[in-house]
Amino acid sequence: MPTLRDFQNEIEDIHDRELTKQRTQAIIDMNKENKRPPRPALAEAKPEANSGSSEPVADDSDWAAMQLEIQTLLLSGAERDHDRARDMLTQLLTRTRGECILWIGSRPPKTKLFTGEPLDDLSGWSGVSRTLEEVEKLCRDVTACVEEVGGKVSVLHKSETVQARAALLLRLPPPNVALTPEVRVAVVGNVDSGKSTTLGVLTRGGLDDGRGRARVGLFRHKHEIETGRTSSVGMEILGFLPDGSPILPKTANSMDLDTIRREKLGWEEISVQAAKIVSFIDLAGHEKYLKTTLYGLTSGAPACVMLMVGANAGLIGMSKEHLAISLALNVPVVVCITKVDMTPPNILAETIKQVVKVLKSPGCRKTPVFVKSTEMAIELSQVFANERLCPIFQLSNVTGDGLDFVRLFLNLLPSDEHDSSKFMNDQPLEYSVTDVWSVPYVGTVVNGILNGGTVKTGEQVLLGPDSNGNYQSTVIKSMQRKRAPVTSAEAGQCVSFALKRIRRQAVRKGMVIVHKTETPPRAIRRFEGQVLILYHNTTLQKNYQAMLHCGAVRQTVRITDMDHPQGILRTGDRATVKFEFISHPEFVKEGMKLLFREGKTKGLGVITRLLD
Ligand SMILES: Nc1nc2c(ncn2[C@@H]2O[C@H](COP(=O)(O)OP(=O)(O)OP(=O)(O)O)[C@@H](O)[C@H]2O)c(=O)[nH]1
Repeated sequence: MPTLRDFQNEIEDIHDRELTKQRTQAIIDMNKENKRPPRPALAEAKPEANSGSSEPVADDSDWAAMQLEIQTLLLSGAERDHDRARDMLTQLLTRTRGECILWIGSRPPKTKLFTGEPLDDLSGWSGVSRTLEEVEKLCRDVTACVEEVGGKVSVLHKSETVQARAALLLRLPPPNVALTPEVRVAVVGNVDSGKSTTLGVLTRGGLDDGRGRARVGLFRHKHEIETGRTSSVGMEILGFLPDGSPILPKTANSMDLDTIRREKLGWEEISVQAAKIVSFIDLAGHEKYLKTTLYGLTSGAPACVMLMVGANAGLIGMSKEHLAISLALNVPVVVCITKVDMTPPNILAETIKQVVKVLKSPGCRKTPVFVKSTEMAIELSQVFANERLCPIFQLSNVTGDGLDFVRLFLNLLPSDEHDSSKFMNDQPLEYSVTDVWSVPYVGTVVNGILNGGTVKTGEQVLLGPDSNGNYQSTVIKSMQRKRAPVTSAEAGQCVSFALKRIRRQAVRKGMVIVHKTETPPRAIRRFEGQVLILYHNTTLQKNYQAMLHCGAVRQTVRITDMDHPQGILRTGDRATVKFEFISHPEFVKEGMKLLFREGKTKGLGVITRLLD
């Protein structure tokens, strides 16, 4: 029987095929109009970073060689070589959009590092072995070179044991807020697993008292403060400076509740200083709010999911459901075991055993890696998503144990905004609305994600489809990114728009904004999808209704037909199914991933054909 993994691979194939088809079409259209596809953002944004170097930018295979050459040049000590090394470092930074990790000396094999094997024998080490003096000289010289071009260097890790080696974080401050890299992290887990508390501690500094002090100020509703239970999708941001340090309020260590509430750092303040922003989507743990949590997971396009597990409670209740959904959506998962301070060692050991067992089970097929050193946190942050590794952090929000590794890991997580398999810069504008408000003196404001294309303030756009499948014309009056004003945005970014002459009631989550064209996009009521039933306790037939999540679209659908011989679907069955939106047509496309749910029933799939 084909596994979930095989089905996910199939979905990815369909998704990639559709993307390639759409991209080819966009290039053909651009050629027809004699337009060139847009250049990558950094090349436009940082001309100064590229100046002084006439070398073409190296491709991935040259990466390690380039790092080694920089070191050789710097060790030679000649002034000409220093200039050349600086130019190469600038190239490295340009290629990596202003942020990269430079390894000095030889590196232990990842397999040994991740399995915690002793590193004392040198078999399997890569790179060139250096003396401690050489490592120190290189750290100084690289810092000098990067500072000459306006960047900052921070020493992430330095070790003299076995082999002298160091890892440096090289970062250029972004030229403006519109280009600050952002990493979206969805935080899930059971009620009371410590989601809001961990976010409070990470973003506000200071520690928790074990009675909910750190989560003060994170709640959005009165009933949340009273019950201590998150019910909505909360957003928090953590900014990192070019030197790698987190941006925290001055009162980070205050013990006074009122001061913590009052002295919260504004998002705008964080975004203008930050060289990197990690935005957390704080999702509710209670079963009652699963629909909201699912919406946050599908519409927020997170780069990874942080699954919180209370060490005292283990993987219970909704946490298993959250893990299953994250895996089904193919989002990389990081596990944080909280409350290690208050958990007796035998219970902690049981929780660890259970987490490892679940992660290794055939349904997950992940390799758990316990993060126990800075070197592991650095290496994992770069590779965990592609290698089916699941980093596990053990932390306490009360004593602060393990939090440094989490911060370091988050600081280094690569942004997926420029991942062309997810977002398409070379495509026409496609922005999906995930939130809508009415702001006094501003009007209707929407928040959402640019799935494709670029957009500027003042541009004429279409918003829709409405309940009749029509699109209405509007203008983007102003734009904000993490509450800081910007004038343009590109694919992969999460931004908010103030819309001209649009009533709040006319906007629905899941609508899209596209550039004005003669023929507006189609509004779809019926479509066909390939699905896999992940769970159903009996059988699923024609006319079955469930809540469908597809990007920012969330609506009840009805199954109108299926190609299964018996006309019924059971757990583990795969079929081509025809769906119909119950209340109004939506903007959906071939290749989009879908998830439907009703009670415990869950199905996963991909849209293969639009039927209207
Ligand atoms: N001792 C100890 N207590 C903690 C730790 N982390 C969180 N807590 C406490 O656990 C309780 C629940 O934490 P929350 O952050 O509200 O849990 P949650 O997962 O956000 O819960 P929901 O919002 O309902 O989904 C609070 O009283 C915290 O003070 C920890 O590391 N150690």
